[in-house]
Amino acid sequence: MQPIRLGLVGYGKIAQDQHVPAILANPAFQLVAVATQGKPCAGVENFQSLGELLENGPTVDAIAFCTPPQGRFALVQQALAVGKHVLVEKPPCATLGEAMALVDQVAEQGVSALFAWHSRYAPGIAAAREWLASRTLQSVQIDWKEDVRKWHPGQAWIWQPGGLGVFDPGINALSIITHLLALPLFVEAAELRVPSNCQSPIAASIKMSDARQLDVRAEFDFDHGHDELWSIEIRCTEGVLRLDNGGAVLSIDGVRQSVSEEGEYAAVYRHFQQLISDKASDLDLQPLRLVADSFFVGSRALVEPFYD
Ligand SMILES: NC(=O)C1=CN([C@@H]2O[C@H](COP(=O)(O)OP(=O)(O)OC[C@H]3O[C@@H](n4cnc5c(N)ncnc54)[C@H](O)[C@@H]3O)[C@@H](O)[C@H]2O)C=CC1
Ligand SMILES: O=C1O[C@@H]([C@H](O)CO)[C@H](O)[C@H]1O
Repeated sequence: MQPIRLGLVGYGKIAQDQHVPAILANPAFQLVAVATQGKPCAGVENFQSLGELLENGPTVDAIAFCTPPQGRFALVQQALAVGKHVLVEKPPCATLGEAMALVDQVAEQGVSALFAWHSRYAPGIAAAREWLASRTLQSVQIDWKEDVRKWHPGQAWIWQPGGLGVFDPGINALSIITHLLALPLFVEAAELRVPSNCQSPIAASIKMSDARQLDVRAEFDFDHGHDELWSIEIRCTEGVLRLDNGGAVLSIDGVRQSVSEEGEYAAVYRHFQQLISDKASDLDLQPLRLVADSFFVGSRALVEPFYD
């Protein structure tokens, strides 16, 4: 079986930390070219732009996009237009409209595409989803707090329009909860705390619900310090389910459960490989819709300026 010849656009932090190691560890893929505006990727041909890669580079079957959300829409469109399968980092685009247009273009092109909500592949998520399927949910508390200086050092884009600010990590929690719950969530209220020198929030409080009036609260914080808090607690009639460490740890009524040993990005690329094999796609817009709705209904509070 020939490996899937893979291009990658945007060789930045997550590409270096997660994507390239996961690609190199999966024999179904062969990384053959990178297009990036920063430091080059060793061991493959490097190009300054996707256009140059497509025009002058080695043949690729699929392309992974690890650029910032702003501008990513045009890049993915360019790849789809020439029939490439695409894996798109979260959030898929800077706007909901762009992401919806990509869904339509994927269908028109008949290629495989994945909006890679990486937190859905955390080790504890599948077991959590199975346990919850037969339970009666009462309330959900989400606490998603980390240090932007650790996870996005020097990344100005995250504070600019389309960069989402604290929703860039917060959307990971939303991707988990929308994967765990049976019914769609609605944003009832939100407070976005925006530094006076930024265009996107550094913290947010969100109140959500579903058609059965489930009480879902989320607290996001991007200035939390180095000991991350990435937890979701779901209270049910039958007991309490808790996900910690971004979904890597699952506890039920305080008892830690056995979970998958596969890492998030190994599972992401295994899923992408299966989609290509099945001539299928996985393009969920729900997490991005909740972010958009939080921006629609959210009150704004200006807070002290942020300096990296
Ligand atoms: N930083 C993190 O811990 C994580 C980030 N992500 C997501 O991955 C995406 C990228 O984030 P980071 O890697 O942190 O950002 P980054 O700023 O470190 O990397 C972005 C890369 O894209 C390149 N780039 C920008 N525009 C380009 C273009 N038109 N053509 C080619 N290359 C271009 C830049 O040169 C840079 O190397 C974001 O959507 C983020 O939400 C996902 C998981 C974790
Ligand atoms: O997707 C993302 O994950 C976090 C962090 O890398 C792990 O939670 C990062 O802030 C965000 O871009």
